[in-house]
Amino acid sequence: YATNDITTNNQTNPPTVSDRCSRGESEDVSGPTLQKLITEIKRFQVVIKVYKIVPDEKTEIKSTLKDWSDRLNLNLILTTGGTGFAERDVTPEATRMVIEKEANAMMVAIAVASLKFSPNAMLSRAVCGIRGSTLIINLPGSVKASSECLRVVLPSLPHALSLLKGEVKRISKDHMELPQDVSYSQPSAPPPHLNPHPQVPPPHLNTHPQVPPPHLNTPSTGTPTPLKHPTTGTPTHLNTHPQVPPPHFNPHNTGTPHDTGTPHNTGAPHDTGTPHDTGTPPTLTPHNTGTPHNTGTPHDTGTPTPLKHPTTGTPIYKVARRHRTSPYPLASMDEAFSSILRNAVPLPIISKHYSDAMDHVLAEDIRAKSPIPPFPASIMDGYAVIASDTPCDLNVVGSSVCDRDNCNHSSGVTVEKGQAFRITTGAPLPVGANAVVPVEDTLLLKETDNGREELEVRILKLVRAGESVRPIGCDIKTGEVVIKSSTKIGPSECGILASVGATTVKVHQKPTVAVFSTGSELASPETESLGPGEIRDSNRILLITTLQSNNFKTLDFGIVPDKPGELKAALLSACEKADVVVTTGGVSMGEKDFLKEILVNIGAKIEFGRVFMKPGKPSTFATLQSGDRKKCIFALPGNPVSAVVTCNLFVLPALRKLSGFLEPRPTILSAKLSSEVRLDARPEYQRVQLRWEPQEPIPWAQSTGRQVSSRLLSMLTANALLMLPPRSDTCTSIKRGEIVDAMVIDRF
Ligand SMILES: Nc1nc2c(c(=O)[nH]1)N[C@H]1C(S)=C(S)[C@@H](COP(=O)(O)OP(=O)(O)OC[C@H]3O[C@@H](n4cnc5c(N)ncnc54)[C@H](O)[C@@H]3O)O[C@H]1N2
Ligand code: MOO
Ligand SMILES: [Mg+2]
Repeated sequence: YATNDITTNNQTNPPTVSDRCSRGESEDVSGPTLQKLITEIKRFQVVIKVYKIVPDEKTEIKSTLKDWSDRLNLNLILTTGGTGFAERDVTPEATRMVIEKEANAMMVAIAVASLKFSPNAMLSRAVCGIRGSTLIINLPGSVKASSECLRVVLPSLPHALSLLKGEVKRISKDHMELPQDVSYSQPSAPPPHLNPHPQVPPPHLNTHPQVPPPHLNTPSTGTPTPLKHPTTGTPTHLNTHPQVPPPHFNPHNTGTPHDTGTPHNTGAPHDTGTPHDTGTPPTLTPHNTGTPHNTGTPHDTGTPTPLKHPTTGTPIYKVARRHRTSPYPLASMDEAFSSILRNAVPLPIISKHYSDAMDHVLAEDIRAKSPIPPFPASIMDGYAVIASDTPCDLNVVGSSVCDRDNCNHSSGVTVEKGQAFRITTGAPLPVGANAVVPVEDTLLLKETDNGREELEVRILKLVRAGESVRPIGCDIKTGEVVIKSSTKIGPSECGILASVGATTVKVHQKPTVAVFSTGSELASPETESLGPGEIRDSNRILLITTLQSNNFKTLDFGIVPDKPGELKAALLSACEKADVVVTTGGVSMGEKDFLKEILVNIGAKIEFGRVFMKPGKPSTFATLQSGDRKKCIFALPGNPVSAVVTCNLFVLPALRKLSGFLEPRPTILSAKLSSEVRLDARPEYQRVQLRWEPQEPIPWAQSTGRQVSSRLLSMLTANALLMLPPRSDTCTSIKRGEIVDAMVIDRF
């Protein structure tokens, strides 16, 4: 008997409650069947958020129901199993302990309908009730009975759940919501990245097309802003620190290979000692029903114990018993992004020479130790005079030029009434003078015979005291904070550091990123003719160059085949050598998709294993505690576009956060659609080129063509990702000329 919970988003999650299933002695079939059934309802969108097998223990069932209602704020929890007369059947009791209101009529409806199928329906003690805004429905344990019972209540669910979600949630439902972000403190507001009114242009802020436009964080006043995060006011798909301005592109990209001393390895195995088998295994393997397939067994991999599916505990080589529903909840973009930023903690502070500190984030305030200018300096080439003399004829008695070896400023000569000093721009004002007259406002009256010196000049203009003079400290005062801590060091900052003599500065260390491609089908890009089933590895160079062009150091870990032992060794080695590990491939539902299991096996914590987005649904983010450091591991999907899009969406912000950026989010701006786009069921990131027409403040977003995640050509010329909301009953496309959010991924 399985007690199996499902919830819906309409979020649905099924904890299957069963002793035998929870011990792995029998397989839960009812849970997955119910999930399939409920997600097939046409009238409303269901997202399975959580699924769990729970033993027949009252306390455990109770705490799961409480947690899922209170913390995850699910809309519906279905349980299957534990509703009968057997001694261990306690699901109804546990349910009664958590519900605040009974849903008697639902129980009656289920009982009446089930009795038509079997008199044994009398033996069900199932309970339906409400806790907070969560509906909990007990279903029997058998696949057949639980499916029949669920079918009875299905027609009432859309209305029931919308009532429980309340009026505002009803509005968001109309626009097909994301899985509810559990972190919202005001869950009733519209989900963060959806524009519930795509036909109404959101406010745009860019009035200077030639300048990268400002972030939507600073909405124009008085305009409705439907894209904002309900609690933080942050617009769009990504929601973090809205109070700080967004980062701009790093100017430090030299386009050259990274400076770690590790040569860029575009095809050959990396130098970590992990052998790479880039030879192609056959893609079509005849079934071997006697022994396990050789990709997952301990025999060929050196792995001491066979890797197991995280929730069922089934060894991964038992392909037939793999998950048929992903055990990983579908995180919303907001949840995924928050999780990344929560886990990416700025790296330790180090000292760097200022000439080496470009693109680092300062970890101290920089103060000026002395003033700039350090002396009263002329602003013009002309004559240092006493202002009260002018206009007049003056004797030229000396000169002050910008030359430390020939500086009359401290020569002891003083300018007196009737006298002037020749002076150049920036040179120290001689003692006695208090203004400068530009040479253009003078006439020469007398010179030496050889013409080398001026003896007398006529000052044609009246000047005031202080005119054309920079007093001491007028640019920078002694003790002034010239660069604040947390500033990213760019060329101007380097210049200021140099001018105040701050040649050693405290900065956050920058993360090093290890990158490898996984896949036994992958061949080096150098391969002239591909073997059967082989393809060239495009993802590795794609990711490495994306990271490098954002000024992050990379370590190339090569191609690793879909062999658990090799994948594990590569992951461990990469985690040891780098702060962040980025892999591609092997994260979906295929029989060679081992990455998630291996991450669990090496002790990493999977923070999320799927995201409600397109492309990039199987994107996985894990953390591994390594000494006092937490390593971030991004196991990105294998489809090349999915890999690079998720690198921009997830990896780069994480790297910026690790580097100490106060604002690690990407830059988002408004753009006008050049042609109509059809919306997908998932929030989608379509590749576009933004271009500004003369006199038009908002750029046009031109699609790069067919948007499938295998077609890397869709990334060509793309400088932004359109952030499209998911399809809803009322909105299936966005028309040409309408305004949508676009995330900048390249310079214009
Ligand atoms: N039953 C399901 N199948 C798939 C699902 C799903 O939810 N259920 N998700 C699909 C989505 S969405 C994506 S994205 C892909 C992700 O797959 P994996 O991350 O497991 O990646 P692979 O299976 O290893 O490869 C997918 C695809 O990409 C090619 N690839 C992989 N690495 C590279 C590389 N370095 N260079 C070039 N091309 C690469 C690989 O050959 C495959 O064609 O899963 C869907 N399936
Ligand atoms: O999400 Mo996958 O990345 O659609 O191709
Ligand atoms: Mg796969």
